[in-house]
Amino acid sequence: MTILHETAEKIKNMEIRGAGRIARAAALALKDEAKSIDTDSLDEFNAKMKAAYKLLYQTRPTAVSLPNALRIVMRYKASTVAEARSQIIANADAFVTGSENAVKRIGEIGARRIKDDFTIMTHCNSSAAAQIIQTAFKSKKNISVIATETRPRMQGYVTVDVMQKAGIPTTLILDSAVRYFMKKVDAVVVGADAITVNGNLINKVGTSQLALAAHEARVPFIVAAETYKFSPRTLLGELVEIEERDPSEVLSPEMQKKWPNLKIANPAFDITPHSYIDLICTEIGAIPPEMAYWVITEKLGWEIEEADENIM
Ligand SMILES: O=P(O)(O)OC[C@H]1O[C@H](OP(=O)(O)O)[C@H](O)[C@@H]1O
Repeated sequence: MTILHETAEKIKNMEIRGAGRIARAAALALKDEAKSIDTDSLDEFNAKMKAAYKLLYQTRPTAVSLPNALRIVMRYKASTVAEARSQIIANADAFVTGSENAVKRIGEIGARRIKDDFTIMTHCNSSAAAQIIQTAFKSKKNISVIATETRPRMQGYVTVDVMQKAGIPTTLILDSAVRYFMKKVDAVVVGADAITVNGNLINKVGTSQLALAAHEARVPFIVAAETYKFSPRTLLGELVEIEERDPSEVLSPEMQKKWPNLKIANPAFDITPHSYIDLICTEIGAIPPEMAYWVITEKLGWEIEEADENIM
């Protein structure tokens, strides 16, 4: 199996997961494909690159980091295969480095909002959100974390593992215990799979319940998101597709047999309205959700026509 197909498979089955990681893996898969296409025909090269783009694009529908990364890597203009190849390689490397640096910068910016003795609630596993927490802890702030399990894939265990290895006091809770614990919380910090043009957040299912409970308890709700998590397609009035995953993640096939008429719904993400978000920490600064339009058009530099083309 080629690296391209292996990466596509791993993204689909969530062996590679987390919006940022998916984006970096996809960029590197395109780079590898560009290196391994053996032809002198630019048309053939372009066609094969387009096929690779499509394969990766179709793996998971919600995290906009994936199409954004693919599009950034595929922004090349060349008259020979060698030129095209080297531009794709340079684009992919620049994307990966930029993306890793963005997470570090988000950590520094977000950590300023975390004060000594804060208890921070987080959901699922976000490397950007974890970076904020770890940066605050490294700067000698006495903090603790409340991490949700995040059924059905239990990404909360990944968060717990990261926090335990860093020596950060952590409590693991049931997803359904979020509101019960909110009164002990000083800030909620979560990641992002996509941010729409009107500043709404798409993140792991359950995130909107944290936001609702935080809003009720007057607890600041902070989102950690690299700018390539903002969705250009939403400029065109498109809605972000919410991934519906296999029912067997919720109930085992054996149990399903017991109730043949039972319906099982398994949306992987939900939508948090911008009015519940205090701040989005990006690598270009801590911004209000209302700045999403600016990020898409000015920072990411998407023309509306380009966003249109991006819809396949
Ligand atoms: O890019 P980073 O901050 O690591 O993660 C961002 C988000 O990606 C994850 O999705 P999944 O677990 O792949 O479905 C979570 O929803 C997480 O908040």
